[in-house]
Amino acid sequence: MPKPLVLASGSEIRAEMLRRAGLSVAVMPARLDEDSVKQGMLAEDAAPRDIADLLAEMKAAKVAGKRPDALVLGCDQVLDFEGALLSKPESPEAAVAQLSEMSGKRHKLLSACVAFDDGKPVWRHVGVVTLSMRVLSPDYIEDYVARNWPSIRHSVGAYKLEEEGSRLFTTISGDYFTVLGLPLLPLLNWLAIRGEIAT
Ligand SMILES: Nc1nc2c(ncn2[C@@H]2O[C@H](COP(=O)(O)OP(=O)(O)OP(=O)(O)O)[C@@H](O)[C@H]2O)c(=O)[nH]1
Repeated sequence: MPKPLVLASGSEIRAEMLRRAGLSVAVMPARLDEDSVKQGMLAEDAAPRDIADLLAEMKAAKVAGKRPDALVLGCDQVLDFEGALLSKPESPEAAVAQLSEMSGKRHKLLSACVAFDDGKPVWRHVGVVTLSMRVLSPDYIEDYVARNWPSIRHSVGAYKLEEEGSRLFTTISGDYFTVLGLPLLPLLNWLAIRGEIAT
């Protein structure tokens, strides 16, 4: 009998990706002080992949305690730009500065997902995508952010690929869903192998 699925994330697009795949999922965001965990791991020179993985596991663990009956998914996405870990810009000005820095260069998005069952981690995956941003004019960056801030403020890269953000890139090497924040295909593969979803 398939177990109920709980997404321990406040990310609307993550829930939407799962629901559009036909999965019934309950949302229970994990309240976590992500910044202090990130700072602590950066102080120990942790790799971006390990930071995303740990945060995803912590979020899943936090909610798994409340839903021992369910499969609980914790997620986290980090942006690796030339070795630096960038976070969600806190203001339109910060978004303009971040996009100006990334213009004409490549960066990576790492989307981690960890699944808990019976109170312990049973599956994990970190999807990695490399995005090549075109050279953007300062005027366009200002205009892009001014028009899209209410939406892009929730994205680690200050863009949404499924919206006007697609215009920022020349190439993307990796999986579309991973850019949006979830390694959806590896997750669906695992759920199918476990018999949690029909195939
Ligand atoms: N819609 C959309 N969201 C994006 C895109 N790129 C990154 N994101 C979002 O950027 C956010 C990255 O921050 P996280 O800390 O992983 O997640 P969160 O939104 O804070 O939610 P929690 O899982 O509750 O921490 C996620 O919500 C991603 O879905 C994109 O191209 N489109």
